Amino acid sequence: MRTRPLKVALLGCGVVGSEVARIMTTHADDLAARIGAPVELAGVAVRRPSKVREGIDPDLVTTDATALVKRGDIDVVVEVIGGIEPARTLITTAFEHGASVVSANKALLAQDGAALHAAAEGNGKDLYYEAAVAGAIPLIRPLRESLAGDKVNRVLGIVNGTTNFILDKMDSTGAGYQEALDEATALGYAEADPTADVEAFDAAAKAAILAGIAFHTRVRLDDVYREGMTEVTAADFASAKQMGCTIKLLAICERAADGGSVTARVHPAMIPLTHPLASVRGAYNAVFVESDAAGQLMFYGPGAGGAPTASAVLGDLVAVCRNRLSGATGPGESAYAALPVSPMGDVVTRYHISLDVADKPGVLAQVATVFAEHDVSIDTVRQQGKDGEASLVVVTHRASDASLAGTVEALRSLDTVRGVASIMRVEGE
Ligand SMILES: NC(=O)c1ccc[n+]([C@@H]2O[C@H](COP(=O)([O-])OP(=O)(O)OC[C@H]3O[C@@H](n4cnc5c(N)ncnc54)[C@H](O)[C@@H]3O)[C@@H](O)[C@H]2O)c1
Ligand SMILES: N[C@@H](CCO)C(=O)O
Ligand code: NA
Repeated sequence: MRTRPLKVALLGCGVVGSEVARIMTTHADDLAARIGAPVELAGVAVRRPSKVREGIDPDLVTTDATALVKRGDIDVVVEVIGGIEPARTLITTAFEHGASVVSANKALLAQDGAALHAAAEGNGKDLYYEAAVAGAIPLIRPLRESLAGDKVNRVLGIVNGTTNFILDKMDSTGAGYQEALDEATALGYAEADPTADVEAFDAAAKAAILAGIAFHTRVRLDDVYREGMTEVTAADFASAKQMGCTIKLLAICERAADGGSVTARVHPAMIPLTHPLASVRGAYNAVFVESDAAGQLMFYGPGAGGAPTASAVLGDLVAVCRNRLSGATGPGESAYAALPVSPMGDVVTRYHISLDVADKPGVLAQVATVFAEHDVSIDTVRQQGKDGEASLVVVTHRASDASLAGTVEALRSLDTVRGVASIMRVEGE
């Protein structure tokens, strides 16, 4: 074993960073044996230096992250600050000064992944980010390496722990949205600004990263259709139950049937209680990958939290350190397929639409006609009367999102339709 240690700079010492530091210390001997050289925490960049950080030598702590990444003797920079800046500049500066980088920053990778990969490759360094998608679950590496000889057609799953925790609580205990979000935040699952979780920016960033790797195509955050989960109500859960379903926030990345384009989307969806994703509880994540030769694979595990996320960071750290010792780098960006990303209107799926209508003769026929005119075929209709008004729940067969949007617009203009209470896609059947 080499005796000279590999030097690691830790940027950020919050929920994830503090666990990375802890595991580096407690597992130091095993890590050294697995890598073939000791790894040494050479500096920890923080925002609040006065905070007591158990197990971290105060002499290592600095508020000058830029000086730390410019030192020149750092082998690996671990970026767990989050956000776009200063993380982006610190990562590119790290590459320029000879370090490889491990990051958990999905927001940054979804926005600037191509430029960061180019900076890594231009400097002959590694950029690893297993922790950025689905926390502890090995997903990036299986897609990038294990499935490199296969053709992935679909990636579908739950990739945000906070929103799964909230939806699960709302469904199973009837907890209110805010109460459940506060608990997820206290447990260290939520982003610094939890809007990123509940409005699905976080899941969209993960979908962009997954689609990019799965389809060997650049997919950015802006290419991903996004709907958050703040509008999901107890009534939606009740309606889902009547259909034998529950509601999950799903990320779905698909290759078109003709193979010529891809789509990526995140939104709440009803899924049957019999589907394996329906039983994913709390902050757990689960992702199905479908490919030509392998068929269907399922990845399941803790999707958020300090220690689980640190597990993925440490796995990357070991891989990058091994590469440093052997003078190699791991696989870089693979975007050769350059497939176009189609708009949401091209997506074909089923829909659950809840309408408030006048309870009088002919309304059902009127509503059915609007669906037929837009080429959206109805599977089931359920009607409940209430004081001269009625609630009509329509479930469709598969139709394009564009046709469904046209149907809803036309329904809204009917005098007998008082309102469209909710529209939810139905997946996993
Ligand atoms: N918490 C999770 O479950 C989880 C899971 C997967 C990925 N991530 C990602 O990991 C990253 C970190 O998340 P976290 O939950 O640990 O967040 P956090 O807010 O707990 O920690 C970030 C830390 O960085 C510090 N910081 C901010 N600016 C800094 C600067 N300029 N220099 C030094 N330190 C600075 C903050 O003070 C804070 O302590 C984010 O990119 C997040 O998306 C988090
Ligand atoms: N806020 C994220 C952290 C893990 O990426 C989540 O809840 O999934
Ligand atoms: Na992961």
